[in-house]
Amino acid sequence: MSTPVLQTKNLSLSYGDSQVVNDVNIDFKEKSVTALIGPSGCGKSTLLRTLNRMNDFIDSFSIAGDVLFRGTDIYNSPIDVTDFRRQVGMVFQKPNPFSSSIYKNITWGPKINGYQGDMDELVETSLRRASLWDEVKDKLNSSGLALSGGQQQRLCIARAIAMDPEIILMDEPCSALDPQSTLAIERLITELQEKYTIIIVTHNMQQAARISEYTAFMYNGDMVEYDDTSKVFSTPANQLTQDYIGGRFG
Ligand SMILES: Nc1ncnc2c1ncn2[C@@H]1O[C@H](COP(=O)(O)OP(=O)(O)OP(=O)(O)O)[C@@H](O)[C@H]1O
Repeated sequence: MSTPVLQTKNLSLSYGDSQVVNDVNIDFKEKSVTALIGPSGCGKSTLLRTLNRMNDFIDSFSIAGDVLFRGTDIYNSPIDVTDFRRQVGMVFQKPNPFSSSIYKNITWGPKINGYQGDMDELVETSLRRASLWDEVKDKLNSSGLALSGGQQQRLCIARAIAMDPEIILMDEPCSALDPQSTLAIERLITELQEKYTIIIVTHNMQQAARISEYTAFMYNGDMVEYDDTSKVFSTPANQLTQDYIGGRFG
């Protein structure tokens, strides 16, 4: 396994008195795709959102243990949270472009961050990396909301890429998309891992098997199994994993 870019150490997460993630230790490997799978409510999204401090916005949320980004504890050391979030981008379940032009969707974040480079170039590179350039290059001033669902999701990925992140977190990015758009996003994710570390929550086990190098199976807040995807899907070490993958519960 290659170098971990992000690690959790004895990480437990709670909302009020209710602990929903229990003592999770996981190393996310650089430039790879890791899938988080498990039944509804097992804590996948809570874990994912903790990795870029998104849960800071929830009053009842609390954390025990550590999250290390390149060895720096992102909760217990004085980091610049805005800059950290720039390095750990996020793509959500429902495509959520801003209600402005395709061009401005890409440039808004970099502008706020004081980006000094050529904006036209940044827009083109980001849209190319998100496999969207050819479809939108002649209508960059049209609204991002006028695109199809699959294109909107690729625009959101381009928006994340424009911030030059190291890690991209994806929370069920295909669940609102048709099969063809899903395929396009899956292909894109496979391409993106050459440059980015991707952590994706998915309910779709075939998708996890198709696109990820590593898979983490969670159940009731526990990290039951974490290994190479091929191993998890062919010879899982834990009976629970086997039952879940075999469709015996879900
Ligand atoms: N903002 C919140 N406040 C209180 N409890 C929450 C909050 N968000 C999630 N929970 C609870 O935490 C537990 C884990 O939820 P989480 O969304 O992380 O699970 P999940 O595995 O991502 O589920 P799903 O696959 O259905 O999205 C659940 O019991 C859920 O009800």
